[in-house]
Amino acid sequence: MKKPIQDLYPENLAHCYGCGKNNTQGHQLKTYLEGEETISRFTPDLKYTAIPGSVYGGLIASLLDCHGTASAAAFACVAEGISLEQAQIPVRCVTGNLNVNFKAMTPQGKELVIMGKLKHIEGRKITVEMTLSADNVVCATGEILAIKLRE
Ligand SMILES: CCCCCCCCCCCC(=O)SCCNC(=O)CCNC(=O)[C@H](O)C(C)(C)COP(=O)(O)OP(=O)(O)OC[C@H]1O[C@@H](n2cnc3c(N)ncnc32)[C@H](O)[C@@H]1OP(=O)(O)O
Repeated sequence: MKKPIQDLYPENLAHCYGCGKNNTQGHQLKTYLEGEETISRFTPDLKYTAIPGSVYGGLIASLLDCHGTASAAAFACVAEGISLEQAQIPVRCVTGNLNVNFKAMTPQGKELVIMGKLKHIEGRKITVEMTLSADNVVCATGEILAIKLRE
């Protein structure tokens, strides 16, 4: 079965609050490469409430952040001919810049679907465009500039 990108990170770089598999108190977001796009799914706990019934924007930014860095790692691997069908990838990205547009209230109690598309790669800089949707309605869009860590 295909592994999520986050499960391919080196063990010492897998503690991120948003997506590290080694952070038992974190969100443990999981992102998959499907064709030319990336996808994560996440259902927020009720404690992440903004206005009752809607999801806190900070959580939405966090989901886009970790979806973005995972997508950047996946797109960098594809560009460099590195297989994702292995135990570990030698690529890890951190966020340089993250821009979030909140388009509509994000409803509580729904599975959120986050999608990512590669915009461009320039050296170690990878730009990814993202959407976050609930019930097929785009509630937020985002763009991340992820920087590939030096080896
Ligand atoms: C051990 C770690 C565990 C890492 C564990 C992984 C956890 C990931 C968690 C998920 C996401 C997060 O929340 S990450 C946490 C939030 N982000 C951070 O803390 C990152 C803080 N920033 C940094 O550590 C550093 O600035 C880096 C690593 C991003 C870049 O430093 P560097 O490796 O020395 O590279 P540097 O030469 O400065 O930059 C490379 C190119 O990127 C551009 N660049 C660099 N930063 C930016 C920026 N903020 N905005 C625009 N552009 C930027 C430069 O102009 C340059 O362009 P050019 O001259 O080549 O054109």
